[in-house]
Amino acid sequence: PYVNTKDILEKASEGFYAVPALNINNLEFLQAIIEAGLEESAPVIIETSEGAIKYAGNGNIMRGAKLFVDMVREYADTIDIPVALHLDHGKHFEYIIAAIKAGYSSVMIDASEHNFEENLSITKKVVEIAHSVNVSVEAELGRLVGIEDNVVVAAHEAALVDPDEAVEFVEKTGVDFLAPAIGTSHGAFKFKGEARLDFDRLKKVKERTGIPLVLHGASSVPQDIVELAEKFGADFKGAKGVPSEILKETVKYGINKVNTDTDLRMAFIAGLREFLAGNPTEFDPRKYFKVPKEYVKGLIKERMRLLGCSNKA
Ligand SMILES: O=C(COP(=O)(O)O)NO
Ligand SMILES: [Ca+2]
Ligand code: NA
Ligand SMILES: [Zn+2]
Repeated sequence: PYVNTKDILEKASEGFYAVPALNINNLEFLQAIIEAGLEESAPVIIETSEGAIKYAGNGNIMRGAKLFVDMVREYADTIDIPVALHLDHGKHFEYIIAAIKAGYSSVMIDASEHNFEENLSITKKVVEIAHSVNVSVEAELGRLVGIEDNVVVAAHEAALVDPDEAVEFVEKTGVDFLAPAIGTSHGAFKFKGEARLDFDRLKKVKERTGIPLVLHGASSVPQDIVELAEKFGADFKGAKGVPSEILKETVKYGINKVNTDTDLRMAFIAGLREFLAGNPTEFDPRKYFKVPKEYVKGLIKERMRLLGCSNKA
């Protein structure tokens, strides 16, 4: 069934596990995600960025949002695992309102590049609107290092979450789940040296707010996938993600939604490159997307097990 993201995340928070939030731009990634959820009998959170909505609707925001709601709901209403659809990194009201109007389960208002007071007032406004029609809301405190939505947040500007601000922020906004910046960044090149996250801040945010927490920039960028893609012509030099054991630690300290986009893209392109190299005569997309979908599905099933949401549907 199609559910509210909040229902999935409150169960996860109570049960000390996490659920991957999986970004889609097209049908194939959705199919891989649904199959993984069914085979793991795990709850599924699907998310689309504003760019994905623009892409699906060829520039028409309402059309893009409705396309994703229709696709996801059709699948969700015909299977027995809970499925939610979330707007990732909502920054512009026309996308946030379109997502709410189209029927998204939840929306993220990402006002984290503003100062604290601004972020708080914008988030409060979105919560009032969304809650009036039973849509849950995610917000972000602190900034991710690196590329954030094609805005390079230079390292010195990156401000990790301040746990004291988090309590006031959650109380005054009524936000349902919060993304505290603890040292991750988006994309495939997260760390120059060794991967380090600020678990101390994370623990404090969880203790003081007690609400479900979200980890952005959480892809692991598995080396075997990178090597496979490079074997067939990709150039991903320097790619590095969040190591699995560190990801597991974040769940222990209170993360319940784990945003995963880059890993799906890496698995898909590795599978596609491998298949195309070995099948020069193939031109049916249902054939040449099959192996990439299997790679994406396999990675998601592993991640569901790592995060502890398998058999939690
Ligand atoms: O935070 C993410 C995805 O992060 P990755 O690039 O690490 O998959 N989406 O909001
Ligand atoms: Ca942000
Ligand atoms: Na999000
Ligand atoms: Zn993110």
